[in-house]
Amino acid sequence: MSQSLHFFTPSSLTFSKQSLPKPSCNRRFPVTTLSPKLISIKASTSADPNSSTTPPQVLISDNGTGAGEILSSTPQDYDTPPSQSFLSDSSSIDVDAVTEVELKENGFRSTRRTKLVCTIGPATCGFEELQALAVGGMNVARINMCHGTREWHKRVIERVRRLNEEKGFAVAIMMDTEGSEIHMGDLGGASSAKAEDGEIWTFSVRAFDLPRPERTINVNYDGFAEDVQVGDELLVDGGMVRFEVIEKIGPDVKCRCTDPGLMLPRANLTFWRDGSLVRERNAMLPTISSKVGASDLFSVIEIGIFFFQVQKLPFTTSESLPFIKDWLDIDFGIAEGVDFIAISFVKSAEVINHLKSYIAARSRDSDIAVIAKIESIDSLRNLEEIIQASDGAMVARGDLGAQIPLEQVPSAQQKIVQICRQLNKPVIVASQLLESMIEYPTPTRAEVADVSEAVRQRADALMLSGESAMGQYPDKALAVLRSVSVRIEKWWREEKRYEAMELPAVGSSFSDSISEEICSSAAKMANNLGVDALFVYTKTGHMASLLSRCRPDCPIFAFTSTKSVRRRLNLQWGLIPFRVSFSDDMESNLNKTFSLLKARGMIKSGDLVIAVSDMLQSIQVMNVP
Ligand SMILES: Nc1ncnc2c1ncn2[C@@H]1O[C@H](COP(=O)(O)OP(=O)(O)O)[C@@H](O)[C@H]1O
Ligand SMILES: C=C(OP(=O)(O)O)C(=O)O
Ligand SMILES: [K+]
Ligand SMILES: [Mg+2]
Repeated sequence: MSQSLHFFTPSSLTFSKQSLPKPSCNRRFPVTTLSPKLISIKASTSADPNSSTTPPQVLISDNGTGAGEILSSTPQDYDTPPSQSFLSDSSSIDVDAVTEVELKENGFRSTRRTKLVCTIGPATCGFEELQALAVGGMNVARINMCHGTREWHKRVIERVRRLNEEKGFAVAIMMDTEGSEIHMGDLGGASSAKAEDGEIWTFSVRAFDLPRPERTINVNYDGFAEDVQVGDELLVDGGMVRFEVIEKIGPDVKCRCTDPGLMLPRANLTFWRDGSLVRERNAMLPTISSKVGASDLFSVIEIGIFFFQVQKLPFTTSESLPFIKDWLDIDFGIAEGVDFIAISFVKSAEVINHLKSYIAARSRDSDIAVIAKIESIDSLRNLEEIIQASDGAMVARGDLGAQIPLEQVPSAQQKIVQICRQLNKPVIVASQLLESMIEYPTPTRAEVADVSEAVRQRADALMLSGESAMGQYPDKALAVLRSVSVRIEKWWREEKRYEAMELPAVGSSFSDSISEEICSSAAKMANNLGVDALFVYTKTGHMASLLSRCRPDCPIFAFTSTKSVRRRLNLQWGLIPFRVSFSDDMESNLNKTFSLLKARGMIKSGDLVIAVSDMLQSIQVMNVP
């Protein structure tokens, strides 16, 4: 079968040099005046592309940016049940409601390219709070299985689903596993424990009866008392609180506090000797943790049988051992149909490969993406193979900063972001981006600089942790990420400050090579011609990710026919994912999307577009008719 690269402008869609619009910001529509609170304006609910273009209702919000902006619009009232337009019929198009208004009001160039992930916790688990985050630009909701029960997380997932169904959002769900490194117990229900300078605390592997004895901390790792030595430094949460080990008495380790502070439940523990992280038996801890309750026994046996029969794995203590608490959480994630599973403390590609085959065997359409969290010193040694095996990576700076000297974290971040882009995997920069906003309504200047640097590195996504999970200002923190992202992206685009990155070939077949060449040429043409948007028609999302990888100046409208692919694309830089049914006939796809988008006011005649597709490998340049 021959594959050819088509460059054609259909006669109906030809353009002359003069008809090319000059790229400029905010040139398409006037910016609407803002209201400080959420209001909805009623209008026609028709999504019929041929109906007269009644303006759809809008949800207007000043969400703390000061500048204010229209944030969301759907063809339905936010307070009414879902209208026909959100049902996936062949004559409709699903688009992120927030993006729709952004496009309408501020034009293509103003859309945010950097994606935003919010950790959901007690501060944001309610439907209203989740909706506020979605309106504020949350692309992915992360649930952290370190905290809360499966029932708690299930309710969050249900609410996000309901939000998507009823309000037209496409928020994806990322489940983050607990992982197996050493950490403290849950403090018997207390929200924190304060250690003062010079106090003697006991860290013990014994389980205590409640109430927890004073100045006692339970440790989750049985080998802890044997591994530490008198004189070692014990760091809680990467150094937020420090202790010196002064005595070992059986399972109890007595420590003197040298740096006082607040210890949070399940805080991570590391110990250091002569200035180096101690890698004793804890280095052998499986990546996937093994804490499990008696009620889970049946599932445990089932998981064991899977790995014994399908993987033919011996039951050893190597990190391939698939036990147990994390696997039960993974089963939960698969059953709930989450979009991403993030694996904590990945040490090698092996565990990622096992998880991927486990998912493939257990979930029917196997479209859960696996994200490797780079947070252990071992993962830095195997970076390329881990990222290659994964569907994406997270720079988990919280724990990473406890495993390598803090001053090495920025260069590690830069390297991880770069490798991910080269290997065409989305990358999330996580932890402490706006840490002070857990307590305060404005970030520090240093935090803004840190966020800017991640945006400048062109990471796919930024993540909030405590700021959105349990902070006092989750919406404001999200607004800061949003406004800093948009501002820095614009600045770098206008000043062309970014260095072009060498992008090696990633595919293995000739057809893959064609797709890569098409995407890099299309992105280059888009920049040179100053087009308004790139359109990509993609079944699996691969072609969209290849375009995203090129980080073009204009936004990328990614059209896909399944909701799950659309949600997954929501993590990737610059992609505006739409769900629409399409055929193999590009001309009819283009005509259909043009009329649907025109009817919704998201494009207009004369807009210049470059379209590519993974059905027919071609590049088409055209003005919207
Ligand atoms: N599901 C939850 N239930 C209760 N508290 C949570 C939950 N998720 C997150 N948190 C709180 O938010 C903080 C920050 O979240 P995160 O960074 O994900 O976890 P960690 O601090 O354990 O790395 C946690 O330390 C915890 O106090
Ligand atoms: C994101 C991280 O992981 P977690 O919050 O699960 O510890 C981190 O360590 O930075
Ligand atoms: K975790
Ligand atoms: Mg971590």
